[in-house]
Parts: sequence; structure tokens; C-alpha cells
Amino acid sequence: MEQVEEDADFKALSRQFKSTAMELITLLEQKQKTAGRTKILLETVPVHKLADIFVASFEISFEEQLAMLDSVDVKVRLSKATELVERHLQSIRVAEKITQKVEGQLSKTQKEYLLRQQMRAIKEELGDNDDEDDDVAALERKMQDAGMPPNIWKHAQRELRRLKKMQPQQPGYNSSRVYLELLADLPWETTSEEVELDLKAAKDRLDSDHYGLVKVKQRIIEYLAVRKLKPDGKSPVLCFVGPPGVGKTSLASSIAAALGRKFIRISLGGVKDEADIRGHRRTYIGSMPGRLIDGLKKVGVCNPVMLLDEIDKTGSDIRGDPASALLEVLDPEQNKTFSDQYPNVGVVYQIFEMLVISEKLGRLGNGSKQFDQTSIFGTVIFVATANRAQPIPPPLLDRMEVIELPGYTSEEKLRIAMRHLIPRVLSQHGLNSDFLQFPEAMVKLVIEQYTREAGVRNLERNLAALARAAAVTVAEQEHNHPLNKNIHPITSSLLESRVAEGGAEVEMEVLPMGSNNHDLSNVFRIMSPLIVDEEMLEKVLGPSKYDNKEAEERVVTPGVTVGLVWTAFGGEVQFVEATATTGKGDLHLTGQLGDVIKESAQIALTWVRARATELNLVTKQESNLLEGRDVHIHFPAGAVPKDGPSAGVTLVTSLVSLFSRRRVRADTAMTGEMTLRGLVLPVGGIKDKVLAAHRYGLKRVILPERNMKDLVEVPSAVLGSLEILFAKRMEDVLEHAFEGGCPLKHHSRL
Ligand SMILES: Nc1ncnc2c1ncn2[C@@H]1O[C@H](COP(=O)(O)OP(=O)(O)OP(=O)(O)O)[C@@H](O)[C@H]1O
Repeated sequence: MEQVEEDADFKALSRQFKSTAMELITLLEQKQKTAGRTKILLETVPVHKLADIFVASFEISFEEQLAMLDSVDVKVRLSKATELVERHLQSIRVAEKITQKVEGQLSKTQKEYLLRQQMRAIKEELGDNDDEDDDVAALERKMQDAGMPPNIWKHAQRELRRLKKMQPQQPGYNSSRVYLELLADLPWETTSEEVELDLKAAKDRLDSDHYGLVKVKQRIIEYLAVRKLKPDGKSPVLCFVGPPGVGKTSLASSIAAALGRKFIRISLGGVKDEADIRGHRRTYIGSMPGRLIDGLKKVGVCNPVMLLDEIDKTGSDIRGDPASALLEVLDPEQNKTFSDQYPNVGVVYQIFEMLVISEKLGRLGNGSKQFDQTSIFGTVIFVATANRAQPIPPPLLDRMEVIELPGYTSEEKLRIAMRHLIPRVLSQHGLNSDFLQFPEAMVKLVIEQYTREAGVRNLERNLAALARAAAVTVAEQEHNHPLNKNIHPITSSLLESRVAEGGAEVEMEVLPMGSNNHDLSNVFRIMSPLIVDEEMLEKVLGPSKYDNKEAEERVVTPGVTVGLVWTAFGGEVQFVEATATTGKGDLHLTGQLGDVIKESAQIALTWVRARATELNLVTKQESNLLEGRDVHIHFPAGAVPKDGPSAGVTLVTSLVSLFSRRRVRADTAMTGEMTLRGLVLPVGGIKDKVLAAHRYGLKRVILPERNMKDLVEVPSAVLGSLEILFAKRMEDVLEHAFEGGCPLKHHSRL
């Protein structure tokens, strides 16, 4: 051993071990005072023993312990021990660094918290609360005034306590605040007082607001009568179905007016996300209440008439099915199961659910009236609108009572324009009949040549354009002839041209301004009003857009047929064009067609091919007109998607016309589904389709025989001007469609 001690290597190793061990001890000393004794050991104990003592005190792996025992050579042992001590030292240093860092951070937030608390205390002492505190206090006051039901109030208070403990910079502060703001803003107990319902007054109001619509108005009166007799009864949800601009929205607002309630329209068009109806869970970032709750907040009362507009336009995708959420709102039975899914009232995250739950609690909670008042959805009156009933999911449709509003005839449109639209348009533009007059003949021209719609929205727009032009003229006069006490006759450039042509002379007198009322009718007096004439129509609305010659012009070649389709805009005339080219007998279809219509085309071609001989399509010169030919069928307008089975008969007629080289009658439109055997099946939307044919100025309409019953709904004035022809089989359609009858040699009844 002594020899080894003299060894230079051993000396160097010992020195290194001692210095590392000393470092470790010093480090430990800073942490625990007991390390002092170990330092003495370092001075007294021989170095090789020291190595063993140190290593024995570390937590090292079994393999490392074995390796230590294995090293008989003192130098090797010492070097291994040095390595272990060094490792231990390093690990302590790293751990220390991390602790220091964490401690630094902790103390920073703690310090900030303490400082804030102190600042708050100082401010309180000085009576100098900061804005944030003011805001929270204001929110609390607002919440107290909101009149929340007790269970909601409890929930809101808990949330408020949480908010008060938070720092404004803290995550979650904002969302909590927005949530409470919403709770405070909701009209928990604000109601519009339901007026004592006067059925006579309601009827008068409906009549004065809407022309025609006798059946619809009658149904609304029945609805109101039931409400009057049983206000808390479960009245059905009315759903007005019809093309745009036929008065669905305005009827709903008339119901609200009759009940003395506020009216709010919730647009559901394009809603695909269930959360749009139900609201998001609050755990979502950027969570918001659903549209219904938002609507209630906007309208500011808890019992409005809520119009669920375009309920047929909601779709479903991966984000859920809004229709099912709506179903739960509209059906009280479903409401119950709905709230049962969330029995834990204490952890209500969705406001919408909360309201439903509050309603449920209200019913359970000693059944008192006071609770019932808070059941918001129990008191909202829902009315829905849709362009078509078909896309509405059947369960939802089942909960509503569908009231159909057909399109208007030209005559009805004229009456609506004269009685309702023109007075409204004039007053909207600060005019009256002293300034501008619309002769019936001109309105008729606007209806026939500038609009082709089932409703009256475009008509109103065109009348407004005319009123605008007149308003510009009047306003220009005001500019050119500033108001003074003298009376100046004024004429406009538009009017001058009319004067030159011998039109009615228009003169306006400028009267002194007696008050601040800027309504032109009070400022000017007009000698003779401006009367809308054809020239003005052309000048303001441009050349006429539609005429009744369209069908005549388009059905000039064999292969073109006039069909009738049913779209979201009501009935429409749909031309079908067929042509043939040399080929292999393929069928090409264009015009954005759906699967059903494509199949109808396939059926049509098969039917015509199967009857080529009877249809005279096989001649002596060309054995079969259909052979060696590709057929192309096109449905203009190419950009509008089309589908449905009702083009069946039109397709066959087109093909027969094409191959027999005979033109179909341009004054005849048709609709109907056809089976492969040639039977004509009934189709939907007859009323709208017949109205469309009338609008286009067609004279004859071919309909499936089984649709005869649907004609009851068509106004008699329209029926009177059309020849309605019924078809049981395809041969009947062909018989009616061609001048001189069906090109079939003999009617084959297969
Ligand atoms: N029978 C009618 N009598 C008087 N005015 C009418 C009648 N039908 C429609 N109108 C008027 O036509 C305009 C359009 O009606 P409204 O907005 O109610 O249409 P809508 O059917 O709800 O259309 P959309 O489906 O596009 O919402 C309104 O100004 C309305 O007053």
C-alpha cells in the first residue's frame, strides 16, 4: 500500500478525488449544515477508504456497485469513485438550477399577486376603485336587475364569484365575463303585454295588410281564436311554405301585431352547424349562444313571435344536424327528454339548455306561476317559413302545420301593387300620388315585361326604381330652385321631354318652409303629377326583359319541347332540347342534371327505341332513324342544377319530335313522370306549374290525369285562360303535343 502511495499516478488521482469530493461537500454544506463533519473525514481518513465511504453513500446501480467491488487495483477504484462523485455533483447542480428557475417564477407571480392585493386595499382605503372593479360592480347590478329565476341566479352568482377572483389578464376571464353579460342581458322577465285579442281587429289588419290569401288568412284567424280561448294550450307551429315574395314574412309579422307582441326573424338559411341553434359549450374557445337565444337578447322580450325563416335551407354535415336541434325546440315532448340528458343543473354550460332546464325546474318547483313565467321557450310563439316543404326533414315537418302560399296570378299582382306596394313605395320615397301616378296599364306592363316571378318582390323593386327616378327629379328641382317665399314653377329634364311630346304638363310650386319637416310632399305642391308611361318605363327599367313570344321563338325546330318544373322560386317553364349526331347510339345529357332526371332520360330513350316502328321512326329508306346515332339532350339554363322525375313526358316528346322531324306545339307545356311501360304518373307542384305556364303566356297544359284533383287550388281566372289536357299514357301526351295528333301509326296499348 505504501508503494502505491508513493506512485505519482495515485497521487494525482488522490488529489483529483479529494478536490471533487470537497466540491461536493461544499455544495451540500450550503444546503445542510451537517456536511461539516464530512469535511473533517476528508482530512483524516486515508484516501482509498474515503473512496469506499463516498461511493457507499450514493445511490448507484447494482452493476456499478459490482464494478466497484470488482476493482481490486486501488488506482482503478479511485478513478471510478472520482467519476461517481463527479456525476453526483453534476446532478445536484442541474437540480439546483431548475429549482432556482421555478422559484424565481413563482415568486414573481406571488409578488405580483401580493402587490395587486395591496394596491386594491390601498385603493379601497382611498375610495378610489379602478375601472375594472367598476365594471364588475356594474355587471353585478345588471345581473341583479335581470330578474333571473332562482336556479339560474345561483349559477350566475357562482360564476361571478369566480370572475371576481380572477385577474383580467387571466385566461378564462373574458369568456366568463361575456357569459355573465349575456345572462344579464337576456330578457328573463321582460315581456310585451299580450293585448286582449280582438279577432275582428286582427282580421281587419290581415285584410288591410294583405290582398287575397283568403284561406291562409282564415287559418291564421282560427289559430288566433284558439289562442284566445286557451292561451296556455300547445298551439301548433305554423309553417308558411311558398316561393319568395309571396308574403310569408309579412303574414308572420301580422300575427305578432295582432297579438301585440314583438317580432323577430331568425334566418336559418345555410345553417349547417348544430351549435348555431343550440349554442356552444362554454369550454369551447370563442363559444357563443345559439341564434335563438341571440334573437331573444336582440328583441329584448321573452315572449316575441319568433320567425324561423327558411327552415328548409338548414343542412347537416359533420358539425351536426341543426334540424334535430330545432325539433327539440319546437316539440315540448322532446324538450323533456332533451333536458333529461343534462341532469346536472349545477354544471350547465349551454345557455340554451339552461333555459330549457329552468323551464323544467319551473314546472317541478311547486308548480307556481312565478316559475312558469321564466320558461322562455314556453312563451315564445314560433312561426316558420320555407320555400319548399320537401327538403324539411319529416320529423320536423311533422311538428308543424304547413300552410301553402301559391304564387300570384298577374291579376292578383296588379291588385297587390295598386293597393299595397305603390302606396308603400311612394311613402318610402317621400312622395305621394300628387307627384307620381302609376296607371294600371303601366303596372301591368311592369308585371308582364319586367318580372317573371311567383311573388311580388321584383315587382316592388321595379316600382321602387320608378319612384326613385321621380324622387331624383323632384329633389333636383329643389336644388335648382331654392325655397323662397315666391312660388316658382319647376320642370324636370325627364318631364320636359314628356311636355315636348304633348304629355301632361307637370309643374311644381315651391311653398315656403313652414316647419322643419323635410317630407317633400309638405314642401312642394305639384300642379299635375308625373304619370308613369312606357317611355319612362324604358328609360328607368331598360328595354322589356320578357315577352310571351319566348316559347314561340324557341320551339322552332323538331326536338325542342316546353316542360314545366317546380323550383324553390315556384313553378317555372323549362325547355328541353334534343339533337342527334352520327355515333354509336350513346345518350349525352347536359344542363347540371341530377340522378333522377338522368334516369328519366334513359327511360325515355328506351321507350322511344322500343316503339320505333309504331312511332313511324322506321322508314323504308333508313331502316331505323335511331340506329347509328348519338342522342344529346340539353336542359337550358345550363348553370342551374335540376332534378326530379317530372320531366319524363317532356323528354319522350322531345325525342319523338326529333326523330319524327315534327315540331311540337309551341303553345303547349307539359309535366308528368313516365314509367318504362309508358304510364303517366302524377307529380307535385301542379298549382305553381300551371301558374308558370300562364305567366309565360302559354295556352295549353298537358297534365297527368291523376293530378286532376290538384286543379281545385288553381285560381279560376287562370284556368279559364288555359286549355288543360289530361294524359293517362304517354301516347295521350304525344296526341296532345303535336299538331294533328300523335305520330303513332296506331295506339299500341301494351
Ligand atoms: N298578398 C299580399 N298583399 C300585400 N302585400 C304583399 C302580399 N304578398 C306579398 N306582399 C308584399 O311583398 C313583399 C315581400 O313579401 P315577404 O317578404 O313577406 O315575402 P316572403 O314570402 O317572406 O319571401 P321570402 O321567402 O323571400 O322571405 C312584402 O313587402 C309584402 O308586404
